[in-house]
Amino acid sequence: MVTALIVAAGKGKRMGLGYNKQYLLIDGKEVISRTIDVFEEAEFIDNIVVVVSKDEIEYFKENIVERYGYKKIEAIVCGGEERQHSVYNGLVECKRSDIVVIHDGARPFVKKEHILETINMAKKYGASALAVKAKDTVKLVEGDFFQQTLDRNSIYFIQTPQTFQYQLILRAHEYAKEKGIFATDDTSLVEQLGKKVAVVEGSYDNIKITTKEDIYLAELILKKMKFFKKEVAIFV
Ligand SMILES: Nc1ccn([C@@H]2O[C@H](COP(=O)(O)OP(=O)(O)OP(=O)(O)O)[C@@H](O)[C@H]2O)c(=O)n1
Ligand SMILES: C[C@](O)(CO)[C@H](O)COP(=O)(O)O
Repeated sequence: MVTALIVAAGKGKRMGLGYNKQYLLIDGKEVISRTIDVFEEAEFIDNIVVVVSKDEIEYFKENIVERYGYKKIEAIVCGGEERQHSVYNGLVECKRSDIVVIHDGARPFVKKEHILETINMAKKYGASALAVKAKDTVKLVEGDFFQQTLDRNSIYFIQTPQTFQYQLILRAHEYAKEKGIFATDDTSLVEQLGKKVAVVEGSYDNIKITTKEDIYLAELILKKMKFFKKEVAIFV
């Protein structure tokens, strides 16, 4: 069984809207709905678990799940203080899953074919994640000065989904909990167990909507996606 675990229980502080950026409308539809749509429509995703803030559960049920009629959402789970806690709370609801696809609710433009590639690589290697190559030169900074230039060819920006065999990612989170390890993504926890994570080349369109600048970028990406969809429809 393949479960999509979508985390949407953050506060969106950097976006500064005064409400959770998951409910921001991009061309008239909420960010979180656009994200769920991709997994709802993916035939290789069996069910969906969504993690939302405790005080948003009723709103989410009424205005997202019931309004859009999602059929695959099997559980709505309370988030935690940090993203890591939210993921763990969601994992506890995925006990029947063989593969868990952990994805940020704030990344609505993930491509279906890329999700499937992470699933195939996780089946083979235990863990995989989407990432894109650095396009600029990357440097380490200390204080007010650049300290070291890194080899750009070995620098990737990791995204989500981050996809795992269920027992591996559960073990990684439990180990982190036991040792007090904190990480901003899930592959870091698996690496703490000495496991390697397979790289799956993603798309630069798979942005995480984080600050206000990303709203304009999101509108452009959506426009581009609609254009190419229409173009394909004309030729089909
Ligand atoms: N305690 C948290 C923190 C984050 N997330 C989710 O993890 C994803 C990536 O996190 P981020 O972009 O940092 O979202 P926020 O934490 O909401 O943003 P900020 O740090 O600006 O408050 C988002 O979909 C967010 O909702 C979560 O489920 N639980
Ligand atoms: C998981 C993630 O999206 C991978 O790039 C990123 O680490 C989330 O970080 P955030 O600070 O929770 O946005």
